[in-house]
Amino acid sequence: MTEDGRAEPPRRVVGIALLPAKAKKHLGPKLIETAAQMGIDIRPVHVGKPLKEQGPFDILLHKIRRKEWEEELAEYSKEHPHMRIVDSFDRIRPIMSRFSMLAPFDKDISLTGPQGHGRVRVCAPQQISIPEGCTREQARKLLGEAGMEAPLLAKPLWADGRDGAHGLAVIHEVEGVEQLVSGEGPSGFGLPAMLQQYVEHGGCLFKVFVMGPIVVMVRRPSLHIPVPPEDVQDEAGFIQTIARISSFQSEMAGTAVLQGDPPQWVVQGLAQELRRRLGLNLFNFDLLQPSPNQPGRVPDGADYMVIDINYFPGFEKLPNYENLMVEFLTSLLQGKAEDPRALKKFVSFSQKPLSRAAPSH
Ligand SMILES: Nc1ncnc2c1ncn2[C@@H]1O[C@H](COP(=O)(O)OP(=O)(O)OP(=O)(O)O)[C@@H](O)[C@H]1O
Ligand SMILES: O=P(O)(O)O[C@H]1[C@H](OP(=O)(O)O)[C@@H](OP(=O)(O)O)[C@@H](O)[C@@H](O)[C@@H]1OP(=O)(O)O
Ligand SMILES: [Mg+2]
Repeated sequence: MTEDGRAEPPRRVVGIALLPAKAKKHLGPKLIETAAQMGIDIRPVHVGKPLKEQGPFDILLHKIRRKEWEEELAEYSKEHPHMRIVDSFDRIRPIMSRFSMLAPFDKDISLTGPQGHGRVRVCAPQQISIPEGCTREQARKLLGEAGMEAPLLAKPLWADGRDGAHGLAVIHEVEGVEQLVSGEGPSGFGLPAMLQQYVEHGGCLFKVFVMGPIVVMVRRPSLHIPVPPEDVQDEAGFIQTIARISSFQSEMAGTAVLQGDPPQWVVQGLAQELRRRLGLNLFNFDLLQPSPNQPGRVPDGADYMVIDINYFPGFEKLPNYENLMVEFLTSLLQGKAEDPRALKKFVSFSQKPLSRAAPSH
């Protein structure tokens, strides 16, 4: 009973299944307390312990890619049809591979500004897949067919949190692709990989975090060629492996050209459209504005480009993230997060510089 004699609203239970290292960062006491004040019990889910001993849950959030876990969850969900799983495995799976991650851009996204003023086109960079066992000749052929030119970026095919999933290599000349396939590149970077067209953008990118109807944009330092020596991890021939620059929070790379933030209607419209095309609630994407005059690298008429999408990223790095997460959970519980076009909140900021020791990968 409340003090004035009304019945307390029922408490709701939200299970969150994350790998231990991520759970430690994400499920801190402040999140648990903030949620509890709103009548939500956040329960960390331990994979390996039967779900029936941990539930029941109203909502289950998860970022664990293991076949046995997926099967157990599917089984449990049949017995508990009221439980809402956010997000569905079928929608998350394409994001875990860089081959399919940018598929929402198979058709460019066109956005129109308020009152019909302004129009922008958002595209993804051109990329090709280099499978394991690819020969030098095959690699050259693929590259020629795609019409891509150096510099190129090599990224691991799998973006599913496994060791090495955040590796990045700059290939300065096309000969570097032959080195990569024949294992003559820097150690620790191999196949299968994606080769993506490098797009000059002034060394600054915008990370846009989406939590259902809540959108938060953060400015981050980004890769800029020539890469400053302190960001090069290793090099061999025409290939350099690079430290995870965007994790240096807002310490702007020395070479970064300060540019204006994209207008709110662009970021907001893009977040909503991606939410719709991806069918996901919890993700972020990296947005950049290509510098002028790079015809071979940027699709005609592209005003902005999305280079990467991550599922359930490091939301805990956002200031006030506990309140944002609880607001998101509340909107889910109230059934108000359903319409992908609905926007509840838009926040944009530059984070205070953190030390270069920050990256955890
Ligand atoms: N096509 C591109 N053109 C220019 N720079 C790029 C491109 N793709 C990636 N980068 C740079 O490389 C960085 C890492 O690439 P990407 O975001 O794909 O990897 P990631 O492992 O998901 O990293 P993070 O988790 O930091 O987003 C980006 O933050 C950006 O600075
Ligand atoms: O939190 P985790 O350790 O899982 O790492 C996540 C990482 O956070 P970190 O920067 O704190 O490492 C995220 O970075 P931001 O985009 O939010 O900056 C993003 O890259 C996720 O994709 C990573 O998850 P993974 O893909 O590796 O599972
Ligand atoms: Mg990224």
